Amino acid sequence: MVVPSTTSARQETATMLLPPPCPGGGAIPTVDMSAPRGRGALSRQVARACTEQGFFRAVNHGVPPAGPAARLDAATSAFFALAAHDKQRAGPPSPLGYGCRSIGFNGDVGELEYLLLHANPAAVAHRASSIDTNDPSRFSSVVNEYVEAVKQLACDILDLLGEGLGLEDPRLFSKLITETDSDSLLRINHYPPSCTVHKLDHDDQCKLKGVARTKAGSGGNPAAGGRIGFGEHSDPQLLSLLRANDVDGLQVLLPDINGKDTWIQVPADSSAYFVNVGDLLQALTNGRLVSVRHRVIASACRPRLSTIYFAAPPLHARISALPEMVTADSPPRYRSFTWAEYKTAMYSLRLSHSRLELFHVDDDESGNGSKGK
Ligand SMILES: C=C1C[C@]23C[C@@]1(O)CC[C@H]2[C@@]12CC[C@H](O)[C@@](C)(C(=O)O1)[C@H]2[C@@H]3C(=O)O
Ligand SMILES: O=C(O)CCC(=O)C(=O)O
Ligand SMILES: [Fe+2]
Repeated sequence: MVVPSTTSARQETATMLLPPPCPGGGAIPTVDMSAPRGRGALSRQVARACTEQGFFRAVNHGVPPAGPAARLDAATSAFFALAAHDKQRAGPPSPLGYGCRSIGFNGDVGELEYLLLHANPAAVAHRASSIDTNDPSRFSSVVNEYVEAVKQLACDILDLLGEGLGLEDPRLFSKLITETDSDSLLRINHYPPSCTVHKLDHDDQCKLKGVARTKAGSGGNPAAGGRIGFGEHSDPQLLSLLRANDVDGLQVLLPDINGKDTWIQVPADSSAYFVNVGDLLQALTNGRLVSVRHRVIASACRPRLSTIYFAAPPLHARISALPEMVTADSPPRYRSFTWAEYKTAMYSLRLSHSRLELFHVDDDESGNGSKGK
């Protein structure tokens, strides 16, 4: 799994502090997956990053940039370059398929278009016929090849996490995503450039007039005046692996040195994977890991292309705090639920909703009111 590093010298440090992009900005850990200090140190580093930030940058991860990743980027870029009516054949999103601006079913919008695919080969083959009408089987094989590579990386990371947390069965997390009926997704987001001339093209492409902007003057926030590409949210699944081109835009909400939550800009790194803890890992670890809130501000003059693999269990998988995460001082925080139940709740809610709170044992009766709506 280890390939020669194509990254810059600064990435070779095990943990790196990014220059603060805004006053009080925090730190994004970088994890060198080639384990220069051995597997034990690597597993502790992964567990620490997932516990403290719920987010890290994985470098030397073993997914070669020139292979499946480059082929997927070429295939999806070709799709996004099609005329609007050709792309609409793969939409509207159900939630799977092609979507433009509209996210989910509850009124969320962003300055993007996307493809959302179920990551299993049969589902990919079914969708491919409306995405690449000339050569659907080529599109399917490009997606499947990428999914295999990124799924292997997700399993490696989940196993390291299981080891770093000292789980009785360190492979428990990865087993959830290798089940044949796992519900993992692949999402490809395309954010058009924000320069006026391109922006007009995009309005025409989407045939929609809604505009998503942040309010100006939002307290020195780096989003001030920027366009919301993808609004604030946590990912609902176990773990998300994001790879993007060299265009900035991703931001994560992390505590600064005074403990105050601050939006941190994540500098683009097309050779890295950005790894997010999702809601299900937060629930399984009884809140020891925290699903990180993140968003995309799309204000670059070049298009941003990002591909995210959402590692999920099968629909019937039951999610309850692992016994080793429950102690007298730390009783179960969330009631047990299946992934299917969680998905039903999530699709009835807005993107920014703190949906795991609905399953909080103390909130069982009342829900979480208007929190996050
Ligand atoms: C508004 C929504 C879109 C979303 C489903 C939801 O109701 C709330 C969660 C959203 C999210 C965020 C992460 C992923 O991009 C996604 C595919 C997911 O699993 O949850 C999206 C959903 C979506 O776009 O369908
Ligand atoms: O497109 C990106 O860079 C991130 C999008 C995202 O967070 C998501 O699709 O869940
Ligand atoms: Fe996300």
